[in-house]
Amino acid sequence: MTNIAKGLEGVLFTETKLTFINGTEGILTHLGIPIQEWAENSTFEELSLALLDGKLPTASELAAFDADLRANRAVPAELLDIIKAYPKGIHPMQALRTAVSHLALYDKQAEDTSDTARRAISVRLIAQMSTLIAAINRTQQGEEPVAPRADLTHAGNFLYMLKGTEPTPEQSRLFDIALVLHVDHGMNASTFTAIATASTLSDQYSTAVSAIGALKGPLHGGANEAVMDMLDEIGTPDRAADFINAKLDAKEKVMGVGHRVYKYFDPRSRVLRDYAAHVAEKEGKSHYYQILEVIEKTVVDRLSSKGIYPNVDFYSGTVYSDLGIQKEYFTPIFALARISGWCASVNEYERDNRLLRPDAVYSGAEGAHYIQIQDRK
Ligand SMILES: CC(=O)SCCNC(=O)CCNC(=O)[C@H](O)C(C)(C)COP(=O)(O)OP(=O)(O)OC[C@H]1O[C@@H](n2cnc3c(N)ncnc32)[C@H](O)[C@@H]1OP(=O)(O)O
Ligand SMILES: O=C([O-])CC(=O)C(=O)O
Repeated sequence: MTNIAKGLEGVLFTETKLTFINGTEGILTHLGIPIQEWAENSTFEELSLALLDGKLPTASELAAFDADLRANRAVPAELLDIIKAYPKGIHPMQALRTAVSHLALYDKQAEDTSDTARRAISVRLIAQMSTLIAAINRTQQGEEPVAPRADLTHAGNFLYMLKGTEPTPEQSRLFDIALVLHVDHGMNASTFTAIATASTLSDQYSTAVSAIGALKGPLHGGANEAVMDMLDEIGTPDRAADFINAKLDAKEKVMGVGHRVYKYFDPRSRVLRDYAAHVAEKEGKSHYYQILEVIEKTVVDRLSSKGIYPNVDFYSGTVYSDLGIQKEYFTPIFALARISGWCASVNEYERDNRLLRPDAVYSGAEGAHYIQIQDRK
């Protein structure tokens, strides 16, 4: 009997120098450096460049990359008008997928798949994704988009464009750490999708659009919003244990827990939990955090024997929510960070490209013949 790797579990299809995950011990490194060290010391800009170049940047390389991002933040005014005309009430991930596709139409290099063009487009995609998301957020609420500012960090500028007011340094740094934690994660579904698209020698915008579509689903990036829906449904911490136990008894999945690779705590969820706890304590907004604490305990008690623990999507939403961001924007924010990982992984794969084309075991009919429609039962 042929073995089928359902969900491609454990299938090795390429080599990478970017990200390493040890799922049994809950270890994640980028360029060999633990995620906790990136979160503590680095920035979204630095980790993005480090992954694009495959090495820690020097101060001047980072300054040049940062300047390049800042200079590329604005998107064409015509595109903002198109975004304004999107129907109201749509999911922002739909809008983002469409807006990134629109963005390609204004990029003269969009069809150029050379290494140099891919790199230049990566910078523009990383810089402009945040402008698009903020513009979608504002226009969906009937407000004017806020133009980007070149004197703010990537994280600070996004919060500024979202709210129209400058965030505090602490808010910017907290958001920056959340971005760092989401930049890359090996061959997750959206990165794999981006690579599959790129492997046909399609263009960089098509890889980003495909990846956004893959990230959107609730089994992947969409889980952060689904966690918040669950918290809203639970309402108060005293209802959490019964709610989760009933869900598990009914064999339903709890959002924000479980992972294909981690069979222990996702290290990113530990960093986010500590920040969520800090913010909850400091600002007295402990409501969501308290519910999550009960869910985590209930899930770990019941499912740790199966290797099910909180993943990155479990606590991220409380952090965003404490920053005043609506839950529909949690997954777009994931894309805002992951665009760097998509670009870096695609560019790495493209240096030694081979068309991705797996196979399936055929289990359908054999020796059949066409039956005229009027003769079918
Ligand atoms: C950024 C990210 O993408 S992180 C992941 C975000 N996704 C979520 O949080 C959604 C909830 N989690 C899940 O659906 C899963 O854990 C996945 C899809 C992430 C990974 O799961 P897979 O490796 O495909 O495992 P699969 O879905 O086959 O589940 C294996 C077993 O664990 C159980 N299980 C897995 N996740 C969960 C969960 N969240 N809640 C309850 N049980 C779960 C399954 O019911 C199954 O049990 P069984 O063997 O008794 O039938
Ligand atoms: O690796 C995965 O399958 C999902 C994940 O945690 C991520 O993409 O960050």
